[in-house]
Amino acid sequence: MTTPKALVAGNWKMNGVAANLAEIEKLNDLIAGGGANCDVLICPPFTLIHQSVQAAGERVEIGGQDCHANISGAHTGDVSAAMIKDQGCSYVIVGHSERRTDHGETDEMVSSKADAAQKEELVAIICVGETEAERDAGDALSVVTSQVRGSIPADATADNTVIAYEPVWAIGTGRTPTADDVAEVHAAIRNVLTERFGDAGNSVRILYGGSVKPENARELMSVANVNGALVGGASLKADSFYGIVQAYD
Ligand SMILES: O=C(CO)COP(=O)(O)O
Repeated sequence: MTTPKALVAGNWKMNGVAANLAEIEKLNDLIAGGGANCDVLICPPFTLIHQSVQAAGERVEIGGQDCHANISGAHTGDVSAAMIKDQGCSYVIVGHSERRTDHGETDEMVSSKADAAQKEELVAIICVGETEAERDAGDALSVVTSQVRGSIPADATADNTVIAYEPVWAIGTGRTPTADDVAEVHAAIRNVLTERFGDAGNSVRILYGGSVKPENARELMSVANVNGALVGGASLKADSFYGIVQAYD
C-alpha cells in the first residue's frame, strides 16, 4: 500500500491584504531552513493570488479557495479554474463547509467545480464534514461518505483528488474530535476511495481540518489515514503554520 506524501494546506479564507504577503515569504524561508517532509500550500483570497505566487519561493505552493464550474462567461464576481491556473496555482479548494452554508453549494455543484478544476490540471481539494447535530445523531459516517461519493467528479483520478475532512463543529472553535473519531471517519473515506479508484485510492491524500494548531498537530497527523492538514486560523502567521508543518519533520 502506498502512503501518500503529506500535504499541509493553509486556507486564509477572507483574511489578508498585501501586508500579509511577508508571512508567505517567511514561511518559505522557515521551511527552506528547517526541512519538512510534506508539500505545503497556502490558499489566499483571489486578490492576493498573483502576489502570493511571486512571494512563495520554492517550497510553498499557492491555490484558490473556490472556482466556478464554467471556464468563462457571464458570471459576475466569479473566478474560473482556468484563471486560477493561469496565475500559477496548482490546487483549488472546493466545497468548503462555509461555501456549502453561505452559498448553498450541494454535492452536485461541488462535483462540477472539482471537475472544472481537474480539467484545468489543478488538484481539487474536496471538503466534507458533518455538523454537530449530525454527529450527535450518530450520522457522521453516513453524512461524510455520502458527501465524498457525491462530490468526486466522474472523470476524477487518484492523482488530481484530495479529500479534506473538516467536521463543521471543529472549525474555528478550538474543539477537535478524538484521535479515534478521526481514525474512524478517515478509514470510512479511504474505503470509498478504494471502491472508487481501486488500489490507487490508497494514494489519495485525506486531510484533517478543524482547529489544527501546533500543539495538537503531531497527534492528529499521526492518526491512520491522515495524510496532512487543512488549516484556517493557524495558517495566517508563518510561525504557527510552520509549527504544524513540523509535524512532518
Ligand atoms: O476551515 C478550516 C480550514 O479550511 C479550519 O479552520 P480553523 O483551523 O480555523 O479551525
